[in-house]
Amino acid sequence: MGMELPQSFAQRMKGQLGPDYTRFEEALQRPAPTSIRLNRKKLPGQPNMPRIPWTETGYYLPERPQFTLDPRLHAGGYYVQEASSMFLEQALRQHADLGQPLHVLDLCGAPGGKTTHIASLISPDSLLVANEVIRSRASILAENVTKWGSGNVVVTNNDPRDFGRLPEFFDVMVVDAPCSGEGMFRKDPQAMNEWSDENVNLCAQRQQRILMDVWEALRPGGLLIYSTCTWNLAENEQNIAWLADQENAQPLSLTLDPAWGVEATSLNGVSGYRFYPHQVQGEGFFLSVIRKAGEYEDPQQSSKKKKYKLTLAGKKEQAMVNNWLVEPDRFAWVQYGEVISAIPENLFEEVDQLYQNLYVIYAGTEIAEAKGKKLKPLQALALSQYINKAVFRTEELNLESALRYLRKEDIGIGGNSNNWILLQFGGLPLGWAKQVGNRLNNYYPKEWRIRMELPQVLELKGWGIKKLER
Ligand SMILES: C[S@@+](CC[C@H](N)C(=O)[O-])C[C@H]1O[C@@H](n2cnc3c(N)ncnc32)[C@H](O)[C@@H]1O
Repeated sequence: MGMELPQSFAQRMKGQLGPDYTRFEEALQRPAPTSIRLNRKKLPGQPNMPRIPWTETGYYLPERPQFTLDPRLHAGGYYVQEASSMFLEQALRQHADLGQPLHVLDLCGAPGGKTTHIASLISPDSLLVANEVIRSRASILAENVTKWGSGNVVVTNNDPRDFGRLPEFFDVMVVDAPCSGEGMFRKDPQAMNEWSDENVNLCAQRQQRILMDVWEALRPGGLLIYSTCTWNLAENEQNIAWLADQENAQPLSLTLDPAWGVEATSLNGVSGYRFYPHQVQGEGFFLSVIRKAGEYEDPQQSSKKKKYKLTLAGKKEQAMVNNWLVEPDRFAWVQYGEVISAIPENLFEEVDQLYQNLYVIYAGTEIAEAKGKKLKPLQALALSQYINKAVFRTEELNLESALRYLRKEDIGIGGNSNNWILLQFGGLPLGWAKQVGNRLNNYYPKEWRIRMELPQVLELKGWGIKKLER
């Protein structure tokens, strides 16, 4: 039996879609497609899967595998993401100068689908601030950012209004707002149970507040990309038309390939892009782009000597970890307590400013813990796109050993040394182990470990890895 849609939602959608409504309702009864977005820095090959047409790195899978049992996911090789939301790429490619060093804010970031996507599109000397207001969700965001391994992302845990402390700081802002979730009904029945006309209005008001709270932090001429996973007008083009009118912002439109099936809408000159399940292979989604009025002028540099919150690591410590990343000269090596991190050198001032004004929970790449003369390599280094593998002993694991390692079990790999070992699966680093005599200590982060039991038959579907029996 199919799902029973809330009556007033069905009524409104009939009005919105006209004769297409029947096809829409039928599509909602079908299973949602499964899709992933590849991390090209980690998995550069061409997979044999149909590509999602509005993004260069997204693919449809023929069925939903047990993702938890794929070490490549834990290694940050790809991200499981609904296809429509990858349309964000078009807004960035068509309206942002991606070759330039940009300051980008992803305001409602967790769990990190759009954050990791943006990180793959901007240049390495750009800065991405990935924020999430709910603490527990901010930790998941930091985990996914660490796995992606870009090194130029700062994860913050702030209320949108805190960004008022950074006037005109960002060139681009993505607000993927919390919404009534109409587009998620078929994937998440809970979204349908919580839906009501009243909740739509509350969401619309909250979205307006969020937009006003962060608007100050966008520089004149900067881009605001707004998205939701809902279809009603109140939470979508009405909000953006209201903002554009109030702030005299310029609405922008996107060029679409008609074959994509994306529906372009317009309200008071504001363009919106809607994704319906009967027209695209994806979930419900809406996106709109506006440009803040005015010309940007570089702020005058103050002649006063600056006081920094970040401290550089000592020369000795820097010398010890310097060759752990490729292109070490691109980074500033900072130390907080025992942890040494690498931050892109050109972003040092900006990252310091973020530390002064926001609650930063992760920045750059955590490289090592320094205890006296001893150095312990950290998980983020293993997953960094810039790790210099040549200076570490690496061991390739089979599927079963990789999954046991990710469960934080003891695994044997033979040999007898006293060294850090970088464990890999399919050439992708998973994390560290240390061999002490013939014992192997598993350093995989406890909070990240796989909790599910391993099934009798382990199998990796699709893209070229064979079935393995154990
Ligand atoms: C649609 S989800 C973001 C999904 C994410 N951008 C992605 O692509 O993976 C919206 C996020 O907004 C957060 N949120 C909830 N209330 C908020 C508020 N008042 N201000 C800002 N963010 C809020 C939620 O915790 C949630 O993580």
